[in-house]
Amino acid sequence: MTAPLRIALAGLGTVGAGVIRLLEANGELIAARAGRPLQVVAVCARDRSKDRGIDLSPYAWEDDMTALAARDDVDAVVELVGGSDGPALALARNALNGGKQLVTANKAMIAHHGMELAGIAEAKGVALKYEAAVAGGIPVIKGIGEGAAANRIERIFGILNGTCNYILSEMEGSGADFADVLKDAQELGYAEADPTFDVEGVDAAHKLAILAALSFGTAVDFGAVDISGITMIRAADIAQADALGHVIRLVGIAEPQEQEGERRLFQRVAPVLVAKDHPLAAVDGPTNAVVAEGNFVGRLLFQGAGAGDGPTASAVVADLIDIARGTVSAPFSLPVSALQKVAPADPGSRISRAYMRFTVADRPGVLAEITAAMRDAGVSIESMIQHGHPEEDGDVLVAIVSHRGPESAVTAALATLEGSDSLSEPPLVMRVIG
Ligand SMILES: NC(=O)C1=CN([C@@H]2O[C@H](COP(=O)(O)OP(=O)(O)OC[C@H]3O[C@@H](n4cnc5c(N)ncnc54)[C@H](O)[C@@H]3O)[C@@H](O)[C@H]2O)C=CC1
Ligand SMILES: N[C@@H](CC=O)C(=O)O
Ligand code: NA
Repeated sequence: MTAPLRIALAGLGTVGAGVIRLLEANGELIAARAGRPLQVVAVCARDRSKDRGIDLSPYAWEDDMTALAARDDVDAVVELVGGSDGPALALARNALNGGKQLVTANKAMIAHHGMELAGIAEAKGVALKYEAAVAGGIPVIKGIGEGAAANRIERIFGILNGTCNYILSEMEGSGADFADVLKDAQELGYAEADPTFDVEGVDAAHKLAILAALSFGTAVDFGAVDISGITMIRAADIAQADALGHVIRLVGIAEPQEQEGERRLFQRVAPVLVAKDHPLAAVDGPTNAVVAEGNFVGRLLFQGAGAGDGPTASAVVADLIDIARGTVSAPFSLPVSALQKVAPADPGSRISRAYMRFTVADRPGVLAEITAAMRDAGVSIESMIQHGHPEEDGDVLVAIVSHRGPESAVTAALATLEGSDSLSEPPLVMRVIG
């Protein structure tokens, strides 16, 4: 057997500790498959004395990540620290500039700086691998970047955040409270260090922007993702969706569109109503699912654990195995200079049904005001239900589902109602799919 792949590991939290446990448990099998052992040489984290339930004595300890990246007994650096900038980015730049291979689970960093880091990797002739960053343990980067590499990918969509999916499916199953379920997701190791990234849709948007670049050969454009999270969703919306034969899921979607004679890119993360017979409706708990539509392969569905120590470690180590085997391709499938910069698509002409929930004062004329706004904007109402608001006396919830129509019409209707003193809070709008 040839020389080991020597690894420096930064970050020993949920994922970092998972990687050590996985390498210890499956080391022989991995060495056989990789053609050589994967050997952790040195580690770095904030607190040396913390009990992580793993034996760190075989590994050198570095207090400083710059020193970790500079070690000359290391071939590959694994970044499991997190954060788009700061120490994680410095480590990544140092490692790649120093000619080390880099594996990361950090979607925030890849979404913000992936192009720069891919450029350095390309210039230095080393790998930048990030399978764990998108949909945790699901081999979706490999699936799209390698398995479907012969196809033109026409659309990708799916459930990309385990924390949100766990919260929504728990709220739906047990009627549990949002804050309580979020706390459980944090304790289970699914949530980001700052869980607002999860619940506000930012984490899913990081992943979507990466998937879009890989799928469509476009430059990563996180800033162009239209993002809404799940913080406005109430038990009443979940009950309403159920009555309509749907569940609520946070879904990311990206697809190129021809607009005004040029190729543009639509990217959105938002909660949507998913029909109960749609494959995404059955995706529960921290599970993720990604659908990719290729022009020859057809529809591919990747599904599995999107968060948690074991699944995420599985993806990190798979990347290390690729590096050990020497089978490494361009981080975004194409050379960085070939990734196209495209403008964001205007979503106005997209056709869908829409669920709209209004919290309104319980007084005469309010419903007439809302339906007039719909009529004037050309939004055709399919159903309308009014029921008492369980939390705030005096207000009622009005849920409207529109017939299929352009988004621009719904946007115009809601713009008319903006600032109306009949509305106690801004309306919640969700597209209906399936
Ligand atoms: N937890 C999960 O299910 C998944 C996490 N990820 C990503 O993996 C990365 C790590 O996530 P977790 O393990 O959950 O985070 P964590 O918060 O559990 O662990 C972070 C580790 O980095 C260390 N660290 C932080 N700042 C440091 C600094 N300045 N110097 C030295 N060490 C420092 C901490 O001491 C800790 O050991 C993040 O980028 C996250 O987005 C990706 C997929 C799934
Ligand atoms: N916080 C993320 C972790 C994996 O990427 C999630 O909940 O999906
Ligand atoms: Na993955």
